[in-house]
Formats: sequence, structure tokens, C-alpha cells
Amino acid sequence: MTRTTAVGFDRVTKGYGDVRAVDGLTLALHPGETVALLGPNGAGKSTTLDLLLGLRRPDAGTVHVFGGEPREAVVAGRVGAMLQSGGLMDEVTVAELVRLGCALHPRAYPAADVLARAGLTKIADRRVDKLSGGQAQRVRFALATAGDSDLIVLDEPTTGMDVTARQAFWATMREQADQGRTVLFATHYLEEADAIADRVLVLHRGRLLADGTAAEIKARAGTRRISFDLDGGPDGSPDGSTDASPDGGRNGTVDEATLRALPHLTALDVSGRTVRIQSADADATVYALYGLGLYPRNLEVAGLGLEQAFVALTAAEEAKQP
Ligand SMILES: Nc1ncnc2c1ncn2[C@@H]1O[C@H](COP(=O)(O)OP(=O)(O)OP(=O)(O)O)[C@@H](O)[C@H]1O
Repeated sequence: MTRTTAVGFDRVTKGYGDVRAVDGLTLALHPGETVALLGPNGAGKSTTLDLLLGLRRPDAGTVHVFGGEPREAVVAGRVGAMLQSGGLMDEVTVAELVRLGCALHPRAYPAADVLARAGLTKIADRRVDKLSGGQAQRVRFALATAGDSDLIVLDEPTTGMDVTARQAFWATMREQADQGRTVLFATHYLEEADAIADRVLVLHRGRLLADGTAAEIKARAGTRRISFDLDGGPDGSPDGSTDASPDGGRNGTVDEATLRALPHLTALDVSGRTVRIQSADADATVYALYGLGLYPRNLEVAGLGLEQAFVALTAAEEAKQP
């Protein structure tokens, strides 16, 4: 069965002078998907969103939204967007601005419902230029959901929102996706991407570095976290020497340099007797520990969080660049 494509990028390139902001990007987004777009500063996330909203045109390649030109989809009300930079009008109230957003949307919801969903009812009469940062974000959110759009595009949507507003925001987005809409959001909050997105795209220098579920991206980073306690302390303190366990005397002689020489180590943190390691091959690292005569206690091996996986993937890619 062929799946409908909400957004299709085919070998899209967009540059500004010498900078290739988007470099040969090919991807397809489908209805009902919640997709997080991640990438370090300057990776090309905002440019990608601008291209799919028809705010910029590609230098090469094609961008389609629901099979047509991005602008056609926007004009038809099929796309709702919440952009980072969009200034809000001065000297109007929240209700007036939201009513205007509804009036401009070809498939608008009642303004009172839009205000309520964005948690704005109580501040509906307040002037937009007097709002706090988080309140202004909620107004942008209201404008992005003023009508029945099939695709919702959000650039850093929860910046400045408090915890309650964030939770309410994501619950609404989940409902939107459950109703078959595609939700695409760019973010630097990796824990939000991990918790909310069905699919995570990692951009790096305008290219797609990874595309999969958060679990797949974490697994792809390969690296695992190992933590354990050493009785004697790796700084050589002898307090483990009275321990009857076989490691007592040996651990007392271990220092950080010994741990640093373990195979496949990518990070080391020693805090008192607790050692935390990141390793590209956890099995080999743990075997080597025993090989050194160390008997780690409370040994735990776990995968990386999405944030650590993201750092590992982008750092590895950066290291390949000339
Ligand atoms: N209008 C512009 N003129 C010139 N260069 C630009 C312009 N907009 C973006 N760039 C450059 O293009 C690259 C990609 O920028 P873009 O804003 O798309 O990245 P981003 O991933 O959204 O970054 P951030 O996380 O910092 O918001 C960067 O090197 C940026 O400096």
C-alpha cells in the first residue's frame, strides 16, 4: 500500500552565499506522524521549515506539501505554523488577534475554542505587546491551530513556556496527531523529542544524519553508559584495603589514568568511589576491568539518553569534516 505523503523533499538544496544551509535533503513525512527535527545551531532546521512553508524556494530539488506546491497548501489552510521569530501585532488584544487568525483561515475553528485550547481565555482582553514570553508563545500556538490544518509546523514551540503550559501544549499536539494530522517540530529540548516524537530527524550541516525512532537513534549512537563503584577509590585512597572482598588491595592502587586506558572508552567521570564511563563496546570495557583485577560493585550498563546520543552522533560527524 502506498502511504499518503504530507511532505516530500527530493534532493533539496538551499544556500545563502557560500553557506549550504540545506544540502541534498530527501525525506517524506506521513499523516499522523509526530516528527522532531533536531540539529545543532546552524544545522538548517529553520531553513528546512521555511522551504516547506514556501517562505523560501530551493536552489535545486523539489518540495511538495500534500502533492503540490507548499504555498498552495498554505493558502488552502492545510498548514498551520508557529514560527520562532514571528512578531505579533502591537496594540491589539489577544482575542482580537486570534479572531483575525480565524477569519484568515479557510477552515477556521470558533475563536472561543481556539483561545480555550491555548489556555488564553483568562487573558483574552490583554494587549498582545504586554504579554510575557510564555504567554506570547501560547498566542503563536493559538494562531497555528486556528483552523483544521492537516500539517502543523512548529519551530521551537515551547521556548519560554512553564511546565504546565508545556504539558498542555504537548497533550494538544498529541490529540492533533491522533486525529491524523502531521506534526513537525524543531527543538533543542531533546527530552521533549524523546517523549513526544514518533520519529526523530537529525540534521547536520544541512544533511540528514539520522532518521528513526528515538530508540533507534539511541541504539545507533552505539555508545553505552557504564557505572560502578570501586571499593578502594581510583584515586588510590586505601580505604578499601580493609574490605575482605578480593578487590580490596588491588583497587587501592588504581588511578584515573588506568581507567582512562580502558578499551573503547569515550568518556570518563570519577566522583569519589563512583566511576561513570561511556563506551563504544560495553562488553569489552567491562571484561578489561576484570582483566585489570578490578571488581566493580553496583555495576550498571545502560543505553544513552537521546541527548547524549545526539551529542555522540553529531560530534562523530563533526570529527569527519575537514
Ligand atoms: N538569511 C540568511 N542569510 C545568510 N545565512 C543564513 C540565513 N539564514 C540562515 N543562514 C545560515 O544558514 C545556516 C543554517 O541556518 P538555519 O537557521 O537554517 O539553522 P538552524 O538549524 O535553524 O539553527 P538554530 O538552531 O541556531 O536556529 C547557518 O549557517 C546560518 O548562518
